[in-house]
Amino acid sequence: MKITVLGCGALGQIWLSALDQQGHEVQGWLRVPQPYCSVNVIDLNGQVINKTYIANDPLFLAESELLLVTLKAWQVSEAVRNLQTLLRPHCPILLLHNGMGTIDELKSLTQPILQGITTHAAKRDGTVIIHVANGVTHIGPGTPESASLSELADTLHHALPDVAWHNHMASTSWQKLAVNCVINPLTVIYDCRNGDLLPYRDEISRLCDEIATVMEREGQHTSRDSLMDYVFAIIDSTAANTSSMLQDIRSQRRTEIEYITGYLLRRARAQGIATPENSRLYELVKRKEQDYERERIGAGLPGTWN
Ligand SMILES: NC(=O)C1=CN([C@@H]2O[C@H](COP(=O)(O)OP(=O)(O)OC[C@H]3O[C@@H](n4cnc5c(N)ncnc54)[C@H](OP(=O)(O)O)[C@@H]3O)[C@@H](O)[C@H]2O)C=CC1
Ligand SMILES: CC(C)(CO)C(=O)C(=O)O
Repeated sequence: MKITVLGCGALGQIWLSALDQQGHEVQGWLRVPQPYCSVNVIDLNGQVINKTYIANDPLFLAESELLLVTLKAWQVSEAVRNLQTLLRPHCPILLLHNGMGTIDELKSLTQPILQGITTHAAKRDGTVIIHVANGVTHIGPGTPESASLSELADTLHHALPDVAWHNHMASTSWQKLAVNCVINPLTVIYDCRNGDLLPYRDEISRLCDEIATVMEREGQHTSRDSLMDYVFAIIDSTAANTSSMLQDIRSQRRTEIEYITGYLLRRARAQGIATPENSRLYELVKRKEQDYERERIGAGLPGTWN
């Protein structure tokens, strides 16, 4: 298959090299256009992969049979919209990111959109991307036109297993959102690894109570207790992780809070549900972001996202 990977960061590089090794024709798409992109990955076996792929070639893009989007949630809609007219009208677009809400922003697109979430873990270390942990990538239709594209899961599974197809992604997406609403902001507030959240059981219970209420109203069958079991299982299995939100805060980058807790709060507001605990965490994370943004501008540096 001919595949363009939009966003050549941690996940993007893992996918570029995996798809290439499986015999697919790939290109990367960079924010600042360049003719080539470098992939430097240390895979799960400790093998070093150094490769160069073509990048930002509009002809390749026009012939692509898949646009795989591995951007942060807040980067997605503008970047995809910019490429929309260069893509074939039926080229599937697979959005692979944490958080929810990007599909709503891309409703006007003619191309079929798929959504995906992953439990693979990859991190940047200087100029190298380390594939830290194997995982499962769950994909499914984001728009009705993509409901028939389940064979994509097989293609992707052969490149970077496991990939699972879901006819209905809502349940998987909401479960993941719930986990991110709890673990990500709490690790920022307490400046700790995921595993260090164990003592905050009461706070986690209050968060899960609100999240379960919103999820129930959104048609998801769940409860505070089942969400808590799931959150604590993830805290346990990712105990040594620094959450992606804490990594962003420590590097003074924009976080994905608007698409994680922000999405939950928007749905809660639409349903008339009060979410004081989640709102408090949202405000605390936003304040941290704004503080360092103000510092940057005060120091005469350009803002990172305004
Ligand atoms: N890494 C991981 O282990 C996991 C990540 N995720 C999720 O996957 C998503 C991607 O994460 P990750 O790969 O870590 O993120 P990265 O920040 O490593 O990758 C994003 C890349 O996209 C580039 N980019 C930004 N804007 C554009 C644009 N307009 N056009 C082209 N490229 C652009 C960035 O470049 P630049 O820096 O130059 O702007 C960066 O290289 C996130 O939602 C994350 O939460 C989920 C599970 C695991
Ligand atoms: C599941 C979790 C919390 C793992 O660290 C994650 O998805 C993240 O850090 O964004």
